[in-house]
Amino acid sequence: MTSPRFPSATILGYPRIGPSRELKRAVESYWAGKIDADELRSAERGLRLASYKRLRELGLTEAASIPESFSLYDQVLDVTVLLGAIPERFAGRTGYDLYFSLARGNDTAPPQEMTKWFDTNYHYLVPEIGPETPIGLADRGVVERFAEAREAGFDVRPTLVGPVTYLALAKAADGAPAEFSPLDRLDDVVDAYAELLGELAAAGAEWVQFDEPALTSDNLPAARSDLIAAAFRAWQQLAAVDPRPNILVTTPYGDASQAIPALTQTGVEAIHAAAGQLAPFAGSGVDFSEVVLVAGVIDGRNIWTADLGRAERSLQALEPLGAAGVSVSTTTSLQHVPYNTEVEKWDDPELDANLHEWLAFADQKVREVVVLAAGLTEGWGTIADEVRRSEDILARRSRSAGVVREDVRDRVAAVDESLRTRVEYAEREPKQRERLGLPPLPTTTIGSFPQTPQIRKTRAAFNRGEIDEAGYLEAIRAEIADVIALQEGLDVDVLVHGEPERNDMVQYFAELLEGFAVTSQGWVQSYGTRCTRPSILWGDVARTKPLTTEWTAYAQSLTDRPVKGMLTGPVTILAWSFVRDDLPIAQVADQVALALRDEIADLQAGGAAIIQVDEPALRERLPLAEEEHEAYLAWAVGSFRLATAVAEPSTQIHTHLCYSEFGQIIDAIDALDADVTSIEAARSRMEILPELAEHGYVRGIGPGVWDIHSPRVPSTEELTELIEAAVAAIPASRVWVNPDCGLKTRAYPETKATLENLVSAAKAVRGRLS
Ligand code: MET
Ligand SMILES: [Zn+2]
Repeated sequence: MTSPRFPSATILGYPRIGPSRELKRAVESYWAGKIDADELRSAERGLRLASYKRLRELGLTEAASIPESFSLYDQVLDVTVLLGAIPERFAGRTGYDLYFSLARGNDTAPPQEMTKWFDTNYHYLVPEIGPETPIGLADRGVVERFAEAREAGFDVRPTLVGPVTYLALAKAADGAPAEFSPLDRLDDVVDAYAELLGELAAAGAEWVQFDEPALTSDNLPAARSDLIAAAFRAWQQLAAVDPRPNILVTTPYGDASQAIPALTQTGVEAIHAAAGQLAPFAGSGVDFSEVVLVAGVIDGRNIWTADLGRAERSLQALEPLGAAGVSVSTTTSLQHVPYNTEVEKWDDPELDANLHEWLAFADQKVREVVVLAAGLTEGWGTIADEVRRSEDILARRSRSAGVVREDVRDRVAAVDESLRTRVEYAEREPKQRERLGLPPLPTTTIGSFPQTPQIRKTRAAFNRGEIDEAGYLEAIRAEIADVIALQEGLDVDVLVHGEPERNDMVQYFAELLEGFAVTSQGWVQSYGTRCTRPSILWGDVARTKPLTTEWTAYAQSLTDRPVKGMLTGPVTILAWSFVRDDLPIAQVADQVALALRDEIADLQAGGAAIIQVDEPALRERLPLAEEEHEAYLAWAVGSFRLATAVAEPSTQIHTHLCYSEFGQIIDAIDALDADVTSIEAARSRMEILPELAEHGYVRGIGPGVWDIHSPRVPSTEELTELIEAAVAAIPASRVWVNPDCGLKTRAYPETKATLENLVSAAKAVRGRLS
C-alpha cells in the first residue's frame, strides 16, 4: 500500500457559532420569522466560507487541512438527519422544519433529549434508535458542503461523528425490547457510511474525518472493550469500500491507548490521538508502518499559550514508532474555546497585557499547530525563535504578580481533614429541625427566579455606565423584594432571594474573586444557539470582600421565613471556567473552597440558617477513564467539604445537582455530607429514588417535581403523584418539595402557576401523612 499524504498541519474542528455569534443571530431570527429559509441558507454558507478563509489565512493551506466541521445546531443531530434515523413523532417533516423540530420540539412532538458531550459542557441531542428505526443515507448535506467549499476554492476535509460513537451515544427508542441496544444497528449505519464514502469519492474528496471519542470513555452504557471490538469491525468494513477517500479516525477527549492497536489493524489511512498517548507504544510491537499518526499536541480545551518546546519534544518522541507519517494537530476540536484573543480587552491594563500573551484561543492555536508543523517538516531549527518566545511567555507568566500568592499557598498547605469534617449528621439534624421549625415536606426553589428582560436591560445599562451603582442596587433590591413577596404570597416555606444580581452562576463569583478574569467576547457554544463565556482562572484565588452577604441579608430582612444563602460550589466554578494548567487541580479547588468557606462563615454570622452550595457540574467532569474516577471524586468531594464544614451543626447545608445520571456518583453525593440535596428527577419520573434509598442515603432529599426546561405548567394532581412517589421510596421526614433546577430561564406566568400548584400538592400530601 502506498501511504497517502495527510496535510502536515490540521485541527479537528473549528468553532461554528461565528466570531460575533452570527449563527446564533441568524438561526434565532429564522425561528422568529424575521428571515426566511433562503436567508438562513445563505447565512450558513457565508459563515462556512468565512471560516475556511480565516483558517487558510492562519496557515492551513494544504489540501484537506481545513476540517469541514460546521454544524447548524449539533454534530450528533447532523448524523441523525444524515441517516434519516428520525423518531416517528417527526414523520413527514423535512429540511429546516425537521432539523429544528428534532432539536427543539414542536406543537405535537417533544424534542430529542439533550445531554453532555463526553466530559465537556457542550450538549448534544441524543439519538433514539430502535430495531425498526429507519437507517440509510438519507441526506447529502456532507457531500453538498464539500462541493460548496470546492466551488469557492477550498479543498476541505468532511468531518463527522463516527458510526460507533453515534450509536454509543444513542438511547434505545421507546418501545424497543429490553435486550435491544442501539449498537445492534451498527451494520446498518456502516452501510450508510459506506455509501456516503462512495459519494464523497465521486465528489473528489481526498480525506474524510470520523470522530470516535466513544473509544476513550468508560462512562457510556456499553463496555469500552465492546466499543473497541465494534469499531474494529466497522472500520475494517469501511476501509474495504472502494473507491473511497482516505480515512482519518480520531479519538479525542479521553485516553485512546486501548483503542489504538485495534485501529492500526483496520486499514484506515490515518489515526488521531493525543501525542502523549501514542509515544508509549514505542517498542510495543504495534505496527504503525501503514498509518499516518495525526498527533494531538495543542490542547483543544484549555486556553493557554502552549509550551512549544514541550510540544516539539512530544512530536520527536513519536519517531521511534516508525509510522507512515506524522502530522500536527489539536487534541480535540476547537469548538470548546473562543475564537480569538485579539478581540478581547481586559479592564485591568496590567492583566490586559499579560493575558494577551498568556492566552491562546482557537485562532492562536491554529498558529501554534502551523508553527509546529513547519518544525516537523522543515527542521526544528527553523522554528527555534518561536519556541523560545513561547518559553519566555511561560516564564513571565510563572513570575507574574498574583499567579502565586504566598498567603493562599500557606493556607491551602495547612488544610487537614478536620477542616473538611462536620459533626455527625445525627447530632446536626435535631438542632436544625428545632431551629427551623419547618412543616413536613417543606417547599422551596433552587435559587434563581425569572431573569426578566427588565433585569437584563438594567444590568446592561449599568455595565455601559448609563445608570450608576446606586440606581443599579436599587433596581436589584426592588426585584428581590418582589420575589420575596411573591414567595410569601404563595406560602413557600424556605425562600430564596432570586439571584437577580447574577448574570451567570459562575461568572458572578469569578468577577468578585481574585485570580479570575472574565471575557467580553469569549463565547463558547453550550448547545444549539446557546453560548456561555467561561471565566479564566489564571492566578491564586482569594476572596478580598464578601460575595453575596449583602443580598442575602437584605432578602432576610424582608421576611420571617428562612432565606437560603446561595453559592456556587468549587467543582462547578472550575468546571465552567478555563482553569490554570500550572497547579494541580485539587489545589486550585481547595483555593476556591477556602474563599467560599469564608463566605459561608460570613453568611452564618449574619444569621443565615440555611446555605445552599450548588454543584450541578459534579457528574459532568467525571473523568472518562474509570481508573481516574476515585482521584477526581476525592478532590471534588474534599473541596465541597472544605467549603461547607465551617457551618455550625444548626446551620443547614443544602446542595443542588442537575443534568445528571447519578448512578455512578451516588457514593460521592453521599460523601458531600450536605444536610439536604436537591436533584433533577421530574423528567425521569423519580427513577433515581429507589437507588438512593437502597444506597442507604439518610439525609434530606429534594427530588425535583417540576421539569423547568419547558414552560409547561404541571397540574396539582401530577405534582401530587410525584411527591407521593417520593414519599413511597424515601421516608417523608426527609423529603423536600422543589423544582428540578433554577427558574431563571422561565417566565413569571408559568412560574407563579406552577409554584401555586406545587405548594398545594405538598399540602395535600402533607395532609395525608398526619
Ligand atoms: C444549573 S444549577 C442552577 C442553580 C442556581 N442556584 C439557580 O437556581 O439557577
Ligand atoms: Zn440546576
